[in-house]
Amino acid sequence: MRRILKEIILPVAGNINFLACVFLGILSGLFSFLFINGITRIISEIISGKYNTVNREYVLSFVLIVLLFVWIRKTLALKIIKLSQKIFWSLRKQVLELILKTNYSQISSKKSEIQTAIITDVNALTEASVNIINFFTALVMSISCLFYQASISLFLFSLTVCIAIAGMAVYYFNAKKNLRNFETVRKMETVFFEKYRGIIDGFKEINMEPKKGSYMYENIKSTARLMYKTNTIALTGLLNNSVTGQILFYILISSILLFFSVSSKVKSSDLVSFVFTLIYLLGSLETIMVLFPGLIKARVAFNHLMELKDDLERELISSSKPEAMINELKIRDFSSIAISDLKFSYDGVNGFSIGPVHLDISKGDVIFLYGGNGSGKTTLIYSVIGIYTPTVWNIKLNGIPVNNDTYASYRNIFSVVFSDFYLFNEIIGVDIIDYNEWHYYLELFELTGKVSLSERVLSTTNLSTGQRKRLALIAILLEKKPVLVLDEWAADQDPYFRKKFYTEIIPLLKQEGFTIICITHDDKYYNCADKLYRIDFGKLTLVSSGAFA
Ligand SMILES: Nc1ncnc2c1ncn2[C@@H]1O[C@H](COP(=O)(O)OP(=O)(O)OP(=O)(O)O)[C@@H](O)[C@H]1O
Repeated sequence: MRRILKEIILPVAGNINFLACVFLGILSGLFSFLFINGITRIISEIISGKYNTVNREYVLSFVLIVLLFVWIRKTLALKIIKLSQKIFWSLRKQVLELILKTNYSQISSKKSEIQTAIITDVNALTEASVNIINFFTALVMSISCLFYQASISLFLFSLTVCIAIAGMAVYYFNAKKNLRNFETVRKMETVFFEKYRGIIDGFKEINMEPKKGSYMYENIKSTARLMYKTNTIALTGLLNNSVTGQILFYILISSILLFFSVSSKVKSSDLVSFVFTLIYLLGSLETIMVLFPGLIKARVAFNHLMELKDDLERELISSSKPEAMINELKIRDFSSIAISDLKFSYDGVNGFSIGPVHLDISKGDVIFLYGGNGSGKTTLIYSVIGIYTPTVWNIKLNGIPVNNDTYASYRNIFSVVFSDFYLFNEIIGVDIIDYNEWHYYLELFELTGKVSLSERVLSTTNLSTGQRKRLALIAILLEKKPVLVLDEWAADQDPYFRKKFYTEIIPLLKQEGFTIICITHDDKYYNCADKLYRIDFGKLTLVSSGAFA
């Protein structure tokens, strides 16, 4: 809990604000106690026959206590709402900021883990942060009740403390087992999200073949069943503890009334006050026990969130200020990239690897890369443009070596349409959109009348796959980055447009100063490249050079 307080609550709430919440929580507990104390006192006076006329002092005290109590609760509730919202969004923002800074391989292998963190862990931690304050309120109430009981009868007080310690011991010894169960449930939550994503992402396939849907459903049901079982065991464990505590207290209350009222020397009015306070004490202890599962879950969530943060942070791309020369590199300033001895391997004993790769890219080059399925084209391109961090690399941009600090900004010189591209519904990444250029490209890619731009928002992205790819290419052309990378871009184009792409559009883009790297299987157009490369089993070979030159 200390780490949750130190690393999550205090940085968001601020020390003073959090202390104010705790202080109000303590005051709230004290005022609840004062109210109960007032009631028990009057009951004792009624029993002993001392309360015969309306006591103005008592009435005023009650009004004051109730008014102050309402004010404190309201102020505290408002503060808690604000605090919980702050914590909730701050945690989500922290995860998102990390996602944006980390690398692709981390994200692609952790999609479900991140989704669980953003939904389940953030909720558990937000709930717990609020409950910590409620916990203090209940704790203060319990301590005040115990003090009051001590003032009535030390013997009965000691008996109560013994019972409370026994109850807490049962809780403590079972906490570890429950924690393990909650940890298992949390891990299965990630599996659940993975399967859930399978249903959403593969919905078209499921729609076509209901058997696939039934299989996925049964699969997800078995995970859900296991989660249900483990969660039920964990919660039942906690409930059993709570019931044990309750039973112990009921035994205590009954014993006081049935046995100690006869044997002890406590006055009957004090005995009533004691039992009455005991009932409230039981209420506060129950509140603490109800908060307990949430606090245990928060611990599990915290550990997972910290693990995820550590994992993502380990792979953080340098966030140091990019060197200006590289960061602001315009098309006209770009002259070359020289890559030598670049190697990359996927994790695992027999992980596929590429390299050592030697590749020279000069301004205006049109480079085509081909190779069989699984030969390593995408892996090579991802390593060259910095989506994957190569294991070994020696890259010079405009003759200047790229180092760890400039690596992130080195990636800035590339614009990419991936084979599994995502089309944003706005033109983003371009500070000022040149509308003349937009219309020119719209005409060139034969999309005039199909899509328009208002502010920077596209009128539609509901186009055919080939048209969507054309739009994705227009969007990156507007970015005006020196090197365009197109992964099987023409694969979804009809023969007419494919021809136009290779024989008209590429030369036009070359003239505009772009350097172009295409992964392609269109052997009919291999002659349109300045440099043609083949890749086999991760090894790159220059096949020919000089077509456009
Ligand atoms: N994320 C990954 N983790 C581990 N291995 C991978 C991963 N992605 C690809 N591979 C392996 O790397 C090899 C090369 O894959 P890559 O995607 O680079 O091939 P490709 O030439 O682009 O194939 P295609 O033409 O089918 O797109 C494959 O044999 C595959 O097994």
